[in-house]
Amino acid sequence: MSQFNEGVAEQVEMEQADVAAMYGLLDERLADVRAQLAVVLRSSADSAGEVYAREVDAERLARWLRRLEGAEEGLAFGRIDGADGTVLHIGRLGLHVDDRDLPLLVDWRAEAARSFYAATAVHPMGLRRRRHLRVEDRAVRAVSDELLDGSAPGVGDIVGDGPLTEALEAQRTGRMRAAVATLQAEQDEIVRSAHRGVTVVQGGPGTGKTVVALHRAAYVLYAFPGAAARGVLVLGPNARFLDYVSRVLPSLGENDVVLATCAELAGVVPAAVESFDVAQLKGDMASAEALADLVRSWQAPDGGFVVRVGQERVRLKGGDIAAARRAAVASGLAHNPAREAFKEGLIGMVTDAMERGAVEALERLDAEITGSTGLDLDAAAADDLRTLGFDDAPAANPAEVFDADAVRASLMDDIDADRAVESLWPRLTPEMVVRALLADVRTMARYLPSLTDDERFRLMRTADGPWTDADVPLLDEAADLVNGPPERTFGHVVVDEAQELTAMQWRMVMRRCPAKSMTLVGDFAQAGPATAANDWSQALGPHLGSRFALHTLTVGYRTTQEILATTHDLLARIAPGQTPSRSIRHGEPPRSLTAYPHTLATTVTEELRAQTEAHPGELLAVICADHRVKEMASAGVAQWARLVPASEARGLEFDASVVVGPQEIIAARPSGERDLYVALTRATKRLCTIAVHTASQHAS
Ligand SMILES: Nc1ncnc2c1ncn2[C@@H]1O[C@H](COP(=O)(O)OP(=O)(O)OP(=O)(O)O)[C@@H](O)[C@H]1O
Repeated sequence: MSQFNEGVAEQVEMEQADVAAMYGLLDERLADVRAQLAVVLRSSADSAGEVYAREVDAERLARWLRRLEGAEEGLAFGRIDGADGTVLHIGRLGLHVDDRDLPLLVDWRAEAARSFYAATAVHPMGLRRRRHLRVEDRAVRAVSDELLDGSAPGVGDIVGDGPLTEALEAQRTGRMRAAVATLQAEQDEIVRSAHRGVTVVQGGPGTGKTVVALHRAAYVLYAFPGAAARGVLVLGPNARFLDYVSRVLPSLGENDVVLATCAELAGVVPAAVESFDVAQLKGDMASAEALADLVRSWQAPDGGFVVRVGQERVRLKGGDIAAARRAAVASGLAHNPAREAFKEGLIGMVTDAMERGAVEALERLDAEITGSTGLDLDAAAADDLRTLGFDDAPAANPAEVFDADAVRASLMDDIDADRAVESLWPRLTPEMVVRALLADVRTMARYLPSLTDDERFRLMRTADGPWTDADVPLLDEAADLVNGPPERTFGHVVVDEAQELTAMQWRMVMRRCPAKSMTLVGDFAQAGPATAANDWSQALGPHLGSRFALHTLTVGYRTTQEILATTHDLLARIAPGQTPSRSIRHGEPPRSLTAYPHTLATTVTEELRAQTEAHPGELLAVICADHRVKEMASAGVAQWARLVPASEARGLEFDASVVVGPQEIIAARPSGERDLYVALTRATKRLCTIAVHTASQHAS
């Protein structure tokens, strides 16, 4: 064994002793929490209060248990050695033997761990050395050091290939991995920023925006307990993407983050697709105004209010109805709860009117009978009230005779009274509102006056047709107008592929984050067809003004420089002025093949077979225009590769990709060139494009 290898083995062995102690402590903690949980679950609870307290306790312990279990893989991954000789190990969670000692392991999010990510040779932050550990199955497999104080490597310093290179060269699995051990300084600065408001992260494909977003979510949970208590939401563009990122947070020990698409948030299942220009029209802010105006039109338009009480019919004047409407609107409640306020107002007026009537009737009787003889006034008043429909009218004093509370309560439950309210202020459902707007051309003309006739015609839907993705935020808006804000809101919201959101979707997001603490990541050069904004100010301005901090990531970690270089012209067309990111990876130049429609399937499968043979075990993808998916599936592509429609490729990553029909991808959707840019930038190692020649190209 060479001296160098001996040095490595010795260091690995030393680290193994420390790491074994950490796992020993982790096991102790696990056993302890499991035992506590068992005790809580076995304990008896007699009252509802005790049952509740037991549930809260059990939930807290179960959460802690999941967190400990989540830290198992790669528990420790780093170590910092200070110039003063102090040593700290950095890992997925903090472990202390006892509070007086130095921690055995420091949580990567703790302030003490900051220099692990931020120190450089120029700014060593008091460090002599940064060490990375590769720990698998509880065993230390490798160590790798960076010396930060300018000193030459000495005994015990293992300077080798960086762990970042190792992480980037690892084969892809189809699921994103945490990058907690190798977060780069520009990424880490955003992840642990103290800024609690809205942080926007932009950058080209593969610059680590998703990495930053997910690690930021984990940091928020650790560092901002208020936001953590209210929950963290990660919003992604589709189920495929959410599946791709689903393992990252659990592997950071965070299991309580909600991952959702807009449709899931709104509880709607879209069952139809529609053209993108329609989706864009629906996504415009004008839809919000139209829905609000439409709902207002259902709030006491002209009409009378008459209710029968006993033998009597009580009619309210227009002025009274308007006053009840004003009060209900001023309550600031959503339509349905405000309807209750409106109804209470009307019924209060009816009751008052009846009370006044009763008093006047009694006074009139009193006056008529004054001076005459032999008549019992009390009995007369009681008779009078009886004719008004009140059977038990025992006393002569009208205030006592007329039980206003009872009358009010019985009117609130009265079906006829409710029907009369319904004609002025009907109960609504979100679906009714959206249908009413989009299924009738006259309603649209009235509430969407800024659209052309042609645009309104394209927006028309049948009253009972299935919902589409673009309907989701309209339904959510209507739910807010009709029933009030969503029950579930979050302390922090992370939005990935945020360039995809329409104005109406942004409103959905804002509604779910009252504190406006958010991390939004995206790239407008990759925007899909429903996006109307060109930059963050346009997208966020209507919702947040300029209250967001913008960061730009510049280094690409996915796509090789060779692949990126072939997209420069395309990028200049789709995002003029955007500086291309610079990749730290290098590889083979991309290859281009051509095929005719009838040879395409064979060309693709031959290419996949050749790649699989040359690079066994790698994750391959075939990305094609959506209309080619069926044909590719029939050709048996799934045997070798993931088959991905270009419309769903955003955010995904593969070792190699075969992009079929670049021109078809461009032609398929209004965002075609941006879709192609996305498709071309998914591979970490190799890209092959297969152009499909049309018959006319063939002839020429
Ligand atoms: N610091 C890092 N350490 C290890 N891997 C990293 C790091 N930063 C980024 N990566 C890797 O680079 C790849 C691209 O990262 P990510 O998906 O976050 O980029 P992105 O900017 O969101 O890309 P896109 O715009 O295409 O969605 C991923 O494999 C990710 O794990």
